[in-house]
Amino acid sequence: MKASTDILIVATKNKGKVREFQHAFAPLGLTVQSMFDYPDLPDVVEDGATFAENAFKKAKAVGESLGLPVLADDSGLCVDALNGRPGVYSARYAGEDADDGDNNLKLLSELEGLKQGEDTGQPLLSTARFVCALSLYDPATGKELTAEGTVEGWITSEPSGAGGFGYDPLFFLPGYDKTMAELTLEQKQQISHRGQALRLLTEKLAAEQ
Ligand SMILES: O=P(O)(O)OP(=O)(O)OP(=O)(O)OC[C@H]1O[C@@H](n2cnc3c(O)ncnc32)[C@H](O)[C@@H]1O
Ligand SMILES: [Mg+2]
Repeated sequence: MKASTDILIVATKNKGKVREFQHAFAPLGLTVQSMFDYPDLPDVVEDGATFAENAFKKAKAVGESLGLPVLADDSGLCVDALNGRPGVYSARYAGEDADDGDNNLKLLSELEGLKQGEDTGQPLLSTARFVCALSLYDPATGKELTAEGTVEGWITSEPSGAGGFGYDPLFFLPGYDKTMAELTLEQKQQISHRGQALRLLTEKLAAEQ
């Protein structure tokens, strides 16, 4: 399976993801298009039980609509103190129209609740991981390639950093002494769930050639 020669279509409406995919694929000479370039396509209902199911749903629906190979990303944050929530509900954690700020506030309020009113004075609230599932679907062959990546960290009660998107300001990486939002695009790609999934997918694609 081969993506089209110089354009890669990614089935996402998330500007933060688009930025990261553009950064990752530019060195390969690929221009990334997203759902902002195809505004008339219907939304895909993300009702799968897993990140991989949702990624496949997005890639297949958009790939079949366009008749071209499509990459999709379904990702989210799994917090141990919340038994893995928000997980596949990460984008709509604080409600259907929630933005990143709403979701971050909701996360902090849920973790505050778990402290049962007792302030421990600890800025790190729970271990957590970001998960990213990628699906590359080719409607011409019906073949799918998948890859998943994860990165471990802690939720901090002190948001920091203006980079990245989503929950990045609350995701602290002890090894770097920084939140994900304090990393450059380059550094985030080296360690993130998305960067890892992308490297795995690229290896799988190369093995198919
Ligand atoms: O479905 P698309 O259109 O791709 O865009 P989305 O924002 O709805 O994306 P998801 O359904 O995959 O939901 C993932 C949510 O998890 C969060 N998330 C995913 N990757 C992240 C990252 O690298 N850094 C911070 N938060 C991330 C972010 O808030 C997203 O809204
Ligand atoms: Mg989504």
